[in-house]
Amino acid sequence: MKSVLELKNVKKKIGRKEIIKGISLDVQPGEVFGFLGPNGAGKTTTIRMIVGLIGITDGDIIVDGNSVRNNHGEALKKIGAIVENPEFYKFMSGYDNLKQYARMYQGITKEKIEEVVEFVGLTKSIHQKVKTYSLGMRQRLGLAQCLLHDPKLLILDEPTNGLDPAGIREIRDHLKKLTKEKGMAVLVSSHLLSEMEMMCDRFAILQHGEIIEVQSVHETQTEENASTYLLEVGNVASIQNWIERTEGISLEGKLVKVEKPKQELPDIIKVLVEMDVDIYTVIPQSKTLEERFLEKTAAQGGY
Ligand SMILES: Nc1ncnc2c1ncn2[C@@H]1O[C@H](COP(=O)(O)OP(=O)(O)OP(=O)(O)O)[C@@H](O)[C@H]1O
Repeated sequence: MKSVLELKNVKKKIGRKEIIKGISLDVQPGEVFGFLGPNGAGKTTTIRMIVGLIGITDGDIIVDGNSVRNNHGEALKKIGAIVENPEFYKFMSGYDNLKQYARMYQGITKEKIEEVVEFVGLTKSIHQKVKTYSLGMRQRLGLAQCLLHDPKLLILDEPTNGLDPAGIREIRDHLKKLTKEKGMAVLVSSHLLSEMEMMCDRFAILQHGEIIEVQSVHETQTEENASTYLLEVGNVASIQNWIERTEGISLEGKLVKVEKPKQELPDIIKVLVEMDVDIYTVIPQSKTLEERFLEKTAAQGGY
């Protein structure tokens, strides 16, 4: 499939400091891709390069086949973005704000405006002045605004900042609809792993201007990654000694906890059977994304 967004060894120097040190990645249609990293990791700087707010020092960014370096105008037409807080005319209605914005593009019809307003759930309040809107409503208006020109790529920098759990869920549902139903590609940034896990299909972990790992949220949750198993057995008391003697085996309540790679599990089960222990269930414990993430970043010198 043709990528909607491609970063090819992108670098950014500001003064003498190399802030982005060669980032490469691709985002596919229908995918929510996340940038995860602590403050200062380089998320905003990378996003600002993608949307053309700052120049690219080296490498290139391709949006739907258009180079941001060489064909900036075409590349930008394919992007809808909320990078800084969207600015609105507070004394105008939401609708008039959208109409105003639509003038910057060609061919945005009244119907299109109504369609995006309905999509973000603002139909009832779209004719009220923006100054009466809550933060969540402004966020929705911002989203409506960047969908007006039917972008192939939607970019949201820290979209959940300041939102309550219901607002966060709303954003997540919108992103799902846009990607899975309309085939749009979405790039979101956040410093919260839990949000990445909820919103994204894949995410890149950024640290000190580099990608240290790209993870698929689905993969990290499969049983294949399990290295801890809980065994429900018949008579725990009879194997107490064996549990104490054996490395990687412990008790968790009445369950036997086995912390070993999957390929060693059959041998453990054989030993138990030979000791005449009844095994009722084997429960794989997938490592949570959080655990995998902490392992990864610790290996890289801490998050
Ligand atoms: N104009 C600039 N001049 C000098 N340094 C800059 C400039 N812009 C960004 N930086 C530095 O680049 C690094 C990356 O900043 P960036 O804002 O991209 O991080 P971030 O991951 O988006 O973090 P945050 O969530 O805080 O925005 C930081 O160390 C920052 O101090």
